[in-house]
Amino acid sequence: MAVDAAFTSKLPKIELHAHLTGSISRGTLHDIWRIKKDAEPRLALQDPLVAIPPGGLHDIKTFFPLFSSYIYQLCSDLPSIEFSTRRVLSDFQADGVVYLELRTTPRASPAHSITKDLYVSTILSILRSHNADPANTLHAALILSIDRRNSLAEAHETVDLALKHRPFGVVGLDLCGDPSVGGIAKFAPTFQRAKEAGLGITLHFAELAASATDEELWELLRWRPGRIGHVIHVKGEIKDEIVRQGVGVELCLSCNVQLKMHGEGGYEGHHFGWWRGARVGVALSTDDVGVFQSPLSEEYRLAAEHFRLGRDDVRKLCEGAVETIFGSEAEKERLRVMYRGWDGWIG
Ligand SMILES: CNc1ncnc2c1ncn2[C@@H]1O[C@H](COP(=O)(O)O)[C@@H](O)[C@H]1O
Repeated sequence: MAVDAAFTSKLPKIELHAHLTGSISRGTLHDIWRIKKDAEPRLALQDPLVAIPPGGLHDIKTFFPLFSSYIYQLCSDLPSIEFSTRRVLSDFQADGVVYLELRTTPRASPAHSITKDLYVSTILSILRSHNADPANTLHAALILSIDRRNSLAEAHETVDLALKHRPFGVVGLDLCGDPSVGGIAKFAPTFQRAKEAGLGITLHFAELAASATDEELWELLRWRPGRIGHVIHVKGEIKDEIVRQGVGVELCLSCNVQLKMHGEGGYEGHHFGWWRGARVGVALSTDDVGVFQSPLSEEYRLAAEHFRLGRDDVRKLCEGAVETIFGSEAEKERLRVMYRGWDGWIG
């Protein structure tokens, strides 16, 4: 039976690689912009519907600056952070996502009296009230990101925040940011501390050929991540080690294709084709659905179209992803039961 859009939108889905700020839709950003523009007509920021083109972004050089030079200017005060986080949750839920590990880089906004601690607790309180509503089928948890540009002291501060807020919904730590920024080895003690404290570890891995040096990739694997993201420019012996360690992979098809991160191979040439046959959990993910505009249901549909997946292949993918989540055993069991009991496989 076909894995079409009707099927993938009803499919209960697990999203494990979604950056909060990148997941804010153009429509939501536009709503925030409208309020600010009405209050301050001289506001020099472009309308998000213009700044982020309808077909997404196609150049990695303009992609990373979009956050610091544009989106952060719209979403740095408390009402915008709260409003956009609520919208991100409801967008994922409307797309049939049942479990979400959202990630974000703690960000202080002194102009709005927001500390990193307040930023994290604000987002967590929105996630908790979402999860507490029995009408919501989506459960969300938070991963804190360390940006490759951070200093070691900033990275340690992020681990401190993750540990402090763990009882309120932080489940892991991520390494993200522009992969052309080198020098990641300095973060080893930070991730070691997080690992020893029992936080889940996920790392952006081999995103660009230039960053996928043997030195960097072996270093990242020494940190014993539970999952790695993108996993594009990886040669045989490193793939073997990933499989040997049982590291889950978070694969973002549309992001990689739109930014041509794996060259010109398009969807057919995406490394999902290799990883789906490896003995590791694979979580199809959106990365930044606000920018790339391809929701998770569409990522499943695209994978099915380009790699000829049947409904049983999709079932195996989803069930494999369950085992790689950083959430509790109770959460895993909720998802296993959901997949066993879901009757949508048969139409
Ligand atoms: C190719 N895709 C990617 N690779 C690496 N890092 C990425 C990313 N997409 C997003 N980010 C990271 O997430 C931040 C925005 O969300 P938060 O403010 O943290 O919620 C970006 O500034 C970037 O550091």
